[in-house]
Amino acid sequence: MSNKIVLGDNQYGKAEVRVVKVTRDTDRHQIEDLNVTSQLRGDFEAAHLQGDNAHVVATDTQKNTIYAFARAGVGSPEAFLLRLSEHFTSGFDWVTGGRWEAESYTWDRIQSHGSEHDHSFVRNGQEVRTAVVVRDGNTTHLISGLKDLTVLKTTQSGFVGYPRDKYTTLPETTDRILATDVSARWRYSTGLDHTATDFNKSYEDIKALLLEGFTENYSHALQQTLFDMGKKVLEAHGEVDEIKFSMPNKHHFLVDLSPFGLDNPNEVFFAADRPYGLIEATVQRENSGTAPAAWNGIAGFC
Ligand SMILES: O=c1[nH]c(=O)c2[nH]c(=O)[nH]c2[nH]1
Repeated sequence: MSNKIVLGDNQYGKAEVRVVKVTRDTDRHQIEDLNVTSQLRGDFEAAHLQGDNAHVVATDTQKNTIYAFARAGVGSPEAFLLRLSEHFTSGFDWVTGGRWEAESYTWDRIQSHGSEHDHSFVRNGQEVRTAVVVRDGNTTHLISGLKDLTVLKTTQSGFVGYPRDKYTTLPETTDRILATDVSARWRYSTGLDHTATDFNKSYEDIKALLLEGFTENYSHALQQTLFDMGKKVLEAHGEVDEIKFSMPNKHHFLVDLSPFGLDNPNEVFFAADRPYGLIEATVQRENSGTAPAAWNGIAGFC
């Protein structure tokens, strides 16, 4: 064993740059609202070992670059992150890669007097859209996603046939509420040319497929529904190699109303917030690579 202490993996940058871009070339304004993180990887040894900052593109500069790039429009979180990754890796020799991440928040136009307002918006609380670009030399990985997409179905879900031991008390049911907050991340095939990709359309399409996948079949378990959802996305989108899910099983327990002389035919539930089942899985194409480097740093998925 050597006693020499050396620098291992490292990256740095500005985290959570909140940027709101208003496009106001007509009276009908548009709004793009993002939370962007930029992290550079490359040769930063001198900074860590000798205090020599000659290679350290300041995190403040990274933040300013995000704002400056937003001036020309965001377009989509994915396209914006790809532009940032290209800028930093082509602009500084020693920056060989990095990780750029965004959350984006949707604003809907306020309906006012029966029509959509030109410049007043209401935050759409449905879900948060996510994107990650990981670049290593000439390899660029792109992962899109969403989180906090809360869905529930009031029937067509059950849970039976599981093993019973001395600790098992859960009654079997063929009719229960199924509810979850969908977190999903899908990885585009590495090496695709994305110059013509309409990421906003792709996002809306994949979100719709996820929602359809949740509704379509009788659910024997959240695990099966998860797989149904992922399969639909991969079948319809050949450019997506794999999709990962993390979904809490938000239990709804039937309340015993018999002390009050009432029946309860699956109508009144106690919505428990914890503990919750936590169901996680990857749905992927058989024999396709899984690109672990792309997923590094994305917490909460398996
Ligand atoms: O859909 C479910 N999957 C499980 O793994 C599980 N376990 C449990 O207690 N209830 C459920 N429901």
